[in-house]
Amino acid sequence: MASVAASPAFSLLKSTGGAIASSAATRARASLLPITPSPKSTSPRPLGFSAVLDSHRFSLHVASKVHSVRGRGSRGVVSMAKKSVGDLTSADLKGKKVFVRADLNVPLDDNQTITDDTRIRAAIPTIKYLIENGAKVILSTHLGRPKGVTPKFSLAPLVPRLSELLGIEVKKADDCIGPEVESLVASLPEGGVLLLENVRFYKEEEKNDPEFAKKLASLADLYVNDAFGTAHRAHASTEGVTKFLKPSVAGFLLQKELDYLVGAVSNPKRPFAAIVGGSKVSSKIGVIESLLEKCDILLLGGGMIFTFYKAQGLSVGSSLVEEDKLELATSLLAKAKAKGVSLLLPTDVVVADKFAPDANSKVVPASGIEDGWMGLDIGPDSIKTFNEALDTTQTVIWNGPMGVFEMEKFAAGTEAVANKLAELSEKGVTTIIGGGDSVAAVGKVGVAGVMSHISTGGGASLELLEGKVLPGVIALDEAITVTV
Ligand SMILES: Nc1ncnc2c1ncn2[C@@H]1O[C@H](COP(=O)(O)OP(=O)(O)O)[C@@H](O)[C@H]1O
Ligand SMILES: O=C(OP(=O)(O)O)[C@H](O)COP(=O)(O)O
Repeated sequence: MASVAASPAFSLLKSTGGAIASSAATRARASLLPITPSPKSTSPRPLGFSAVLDSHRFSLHVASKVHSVRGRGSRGVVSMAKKSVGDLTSADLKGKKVFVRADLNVPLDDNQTITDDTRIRAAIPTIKYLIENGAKVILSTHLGRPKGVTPKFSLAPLVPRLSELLGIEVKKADDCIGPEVESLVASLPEGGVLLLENVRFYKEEEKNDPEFAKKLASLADLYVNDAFGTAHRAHASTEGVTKFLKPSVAGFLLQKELDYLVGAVSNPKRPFAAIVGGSKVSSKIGVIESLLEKCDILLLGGGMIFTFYKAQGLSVGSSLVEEDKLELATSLLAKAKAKGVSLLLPTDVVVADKFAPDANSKVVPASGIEDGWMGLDIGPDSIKTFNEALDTTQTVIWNGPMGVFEMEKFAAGTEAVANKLAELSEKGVTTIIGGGDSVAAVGKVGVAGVMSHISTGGGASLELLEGKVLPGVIALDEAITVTV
């Protein structure tokens, strides 16, 4: 294992810039997302000022350019917390029309059957809380990337599953604004749910058109954003509506995502390891740079490692390499060393003679990749060393597969990481799966249920891990601002 530095780091938190790496494709997601919304106090409270002070329910965390350094003591910063739906009591909610923006962008097959309902299940706690407190829920989401009204992107296939999970009959509107929607809202009973049609059927949604946002907002009395997967988009239903609806608060899912992806990562139980994989270093620069500020151990896998190998003078055959990122790779290695982060690159790899499931393959040391061969997975020695490093940790975050896990021959490294994290999670280690293909891998291995947190947002989680501000979060009402 090429250990750039052996001693753990204890770095200050600070914001990082970095490239955007938003994987836009809707991916298959793990089928067993653990949903554990924080239990809510039912005692009446003034809105807002509760969250930071009474617990860590929603204590820290907006992905702002500055994060809290609570407990780290070296730098005074501002900690912003957002109001949570849990701060709203039945006195606030009973009979009120609540516009809930969820991310129900689930994959559908050719028969319009939902193939993974993770995002629907993830939205349930917030909706249930609202209906149990007598609110009238106006539920909004996008599905896919339609250009105008497109029947195959209608939300009709979502209604039966939503109804089943909520235990009530969910009504659906054929539009998301206009007189017909208004009359359906008017007839909505307390505890009822009306699903608006795909909000992206209007181009004004993605343009964050203020008039369109105003029309959406006019349907309701207050706003809950629970659409973590879309929180990195400044759209009318995620950002624009907050200008017209007060209060505008975070739902339980959004809160949980922030608690883990910002809270647990910014203030981790140590040692804290980050595992970063995926195809290209260019898509993960921001994440690597940001995590280097926070973690003690950084494990790298996936296609990106070959750029690091080449930067160190190794032959990489026909492996994926980004020639224009060689200097960057060198500087990331130097940065890890300077910060005392133990950066581990795989010492052996599985190479193939073509990019195909039936390719010939063999295991070679990192220094032994011949011309005509490409590295498609990490090798068994690397798995062993990664496992030993992970055994020392208390917090682990994982983003990106270790190899081409979609092909069975090159899935062992990714599956080994998934299994190791499951084992650690069961021993009490905090395990966070940061969205995207790693979520699909965890689902494939069947260990999603034991992880501490599995993000429902690919692009959103990456942006958050890079330290970027999510427009859908920043627009929400603040609970309190603390200068430490
Ligand atoms: N050695 C490799 N060579 C080529 N592609 C790889 C390699 N290792 C992993 N990949 C591919 O990387 C893709 C995931 O990359 P990326 O989108 O960056 O990760 P994520 O979706 O987790 O953010 C997967 O489709 C996987 O097949
Ligand atoms: O699936 C989504 O993002 P993801 O694929 O990055 O997880 C979200 O629903 C956002 O969709 P978008 O990338 O079309 O804005």
